[in-house]
Amino acid sequence: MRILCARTKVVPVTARGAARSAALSEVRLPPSTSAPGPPALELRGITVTFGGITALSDVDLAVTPGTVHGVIGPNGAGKTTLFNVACGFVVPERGAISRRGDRLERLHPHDLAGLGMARTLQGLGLFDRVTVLENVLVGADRHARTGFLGSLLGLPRAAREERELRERATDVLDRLEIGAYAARYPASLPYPVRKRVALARALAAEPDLLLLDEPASGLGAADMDELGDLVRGLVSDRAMSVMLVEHHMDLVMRVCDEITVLDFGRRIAHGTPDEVRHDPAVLAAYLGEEVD
Ligand SMILES: Nc1ncnc2c1ncn2[C@@H]1O[C@H](COP(=O)(O)OP(=O)(O)OP(=O)(O)O)[C@@H](O)[C@H]1O
Repeated sequence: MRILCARTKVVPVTARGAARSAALSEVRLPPSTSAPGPPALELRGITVTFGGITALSDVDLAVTPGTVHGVIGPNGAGKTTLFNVACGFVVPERGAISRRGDRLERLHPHDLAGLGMARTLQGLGLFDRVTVLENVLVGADRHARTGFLGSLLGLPRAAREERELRERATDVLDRLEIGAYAARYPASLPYPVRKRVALARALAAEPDLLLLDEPASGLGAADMDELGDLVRGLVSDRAMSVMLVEHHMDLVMRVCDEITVLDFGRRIAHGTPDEVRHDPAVLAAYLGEEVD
């Protein structure tokens, strides 16, 4: 877990200082600056049913700012449903969603960008008839303020914004080492590159909370390792928070600071990778499967 550095003033201890200690003990200290603050995303008491099936039952999850929070569980445990609640695709019957301490009464998928959130989905959702760069521009354009009419009329601000968006999209592609594919069409590219394009599109919106659904699916071991480094880099270099739903246990154990484990729609464990790995309830849920 990333600990923010507290700017603590160090006061040397002297005899006089010791004599003052009683009085000082009554002085209220400001709250520690090392506290991570309210969760980047908090899901509390989330319950979802589909017909007669309870997909989630009273599930809690809090993404600590500047950390990667993994969600794992056997097939049918409720991971995708929880992810869809976090994205606003599924409205829970009961429970509360908060972002940085602010309760969101109703979360719609189109609210995500405005809330500083972005997601990638299992299906990549790329537009095949436009280039990689244009796909990424779709993610970047939440910052554009001129609007459709301004672009249509060719207003100078629209041209400037367009240029800035292209620069940002190109920058993200370069950062993910896929700049060489900017002018290509997604369908012509290998799957791991398309996965990066989908990630680039999410990052182009400059979110501080990234929701990733099965980012490693379909990737080989080398690509998965690179993905792990990339996710850790986002958190450590850019102070981003990540919620990661993933089947690949080795990736989850390597990149996550905290893990929530679901089984049959319930949260059966939560903790660090080491805690979760040795949790008897988790071992029982994964009976017959490798946990690490
Ligand atoms: N739209 C739906 N309609 C009916 N039942 C659903 C729907 N979506 C999910 N379910 C059911 O809810 C439960 C949780 O499903 P969910 O897809 O969230 O689990 P999961 O952990 O993501 O599973 P997997 O690892 O297999 O993708 C399952 O019993 C599933 O059959």
